[in-house]
Amino acid sequence: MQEQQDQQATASLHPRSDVMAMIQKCCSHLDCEALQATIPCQPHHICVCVQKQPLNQQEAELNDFDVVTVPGQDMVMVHEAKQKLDLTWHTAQPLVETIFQGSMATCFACGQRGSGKTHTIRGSLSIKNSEPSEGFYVMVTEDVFCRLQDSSCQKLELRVYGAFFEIYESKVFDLLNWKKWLRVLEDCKQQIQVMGLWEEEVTSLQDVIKLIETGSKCHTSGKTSANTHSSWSHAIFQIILKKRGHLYAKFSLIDLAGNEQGADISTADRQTSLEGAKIKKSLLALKNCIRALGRNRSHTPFRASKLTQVLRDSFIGENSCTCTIATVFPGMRSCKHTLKTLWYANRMKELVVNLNSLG
Ligand SMILES: Nc1ncnc2c1ncn2[C@@H]1O[C@H](COP(=O)(O)OP(=O)(O)OP(=O)(O)O)[C@@H](O)[C@H]1O
Repeated sequence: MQEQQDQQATASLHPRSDVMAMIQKCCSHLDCEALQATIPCQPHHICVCVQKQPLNQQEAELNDFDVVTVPGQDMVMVHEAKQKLDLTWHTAQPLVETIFQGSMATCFACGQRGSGKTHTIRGSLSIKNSEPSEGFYVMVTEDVFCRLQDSSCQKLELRVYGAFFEIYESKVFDLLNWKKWLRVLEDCKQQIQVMGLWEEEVTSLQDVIKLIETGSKCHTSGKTSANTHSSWSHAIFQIILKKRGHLYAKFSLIDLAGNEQGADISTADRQTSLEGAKIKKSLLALKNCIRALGRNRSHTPFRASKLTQVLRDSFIGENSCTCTIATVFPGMRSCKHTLKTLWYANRMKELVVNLNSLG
């Protein structure tokens, strides 16, 4: 007992006391059996042993500490400290708050094809699965319904709707209505209208999950010449708040098309190159609109692509907020595209730094 207290006191003074405390906690749950020279060894053709020495003086002077535990004769544990990054929770949550103040919130996942955009935004949800791994769809929806319980929100008498559509080859298709092709028009008040977009009222997380499952199936159906349709289109899920039938606020969650599409012109056929060029154009337009929003510019170049056109209301209004999640592969083969994704994300981030420096 005294020894444990001494260890805890030493750990609290140590620069990596957090890691030491985790190791101690882990070891306290282990069923350790003291090693004894008398325990007989099993005879084997090949025998490999591990020898662990105590921390030496030099290691102790460098404030190092013991990360190797031997719980028993046949096991060696090495406790490696890793940084856990939970970007999803911390990045999406503040945006939810803004929609209850009547603002538009938009969250994008961008990156190379297969780098985890859908995994991040959608997670692995299933209504049969009682604990779906949480992507943004689930987290944002949970937060919205939780916030709606507050008395301040109840007074607003808001109703929640879901819409799900994709943009493929500069055309809008309704994912909740059999991929119906929808026209995008600008009315006399310069409001952009996606004509006939299906908006379904939802009252629970399960309702939203059902919508997303329906829309996702529709999104991944259909193929282009070389790639699945979904990789080449932007998927947009919207949680819409309405007050007495009128739009109050919107949260758009966007799974962008892969940003490397059509990059290798030498191997792409004409159709692939054209599709790739359209995606490139829309991603460029998106970056320019977000930068204009961050700089409070009066002019936002939203007409430059269908993507930015349908998201026009996300780029106007003082309190509009956007959040971009860049997804990357760790492998060397993807280095070029990883750098491209990070450069793209950084170009958006730069404007925040500039604004702060203007103070
Ligand atoms: N962080 C992660 N942990 C575990 N698996 C992951 C992770 N990110 C991605 N994956 C897996 O990698 C595969 C590709 O991911 P995903 O479909 O999300 O990529 P994507 O960027 O949306 O691709 P596309 O551009 O083709 O739509 C999936 O099987 C997914 O489950």
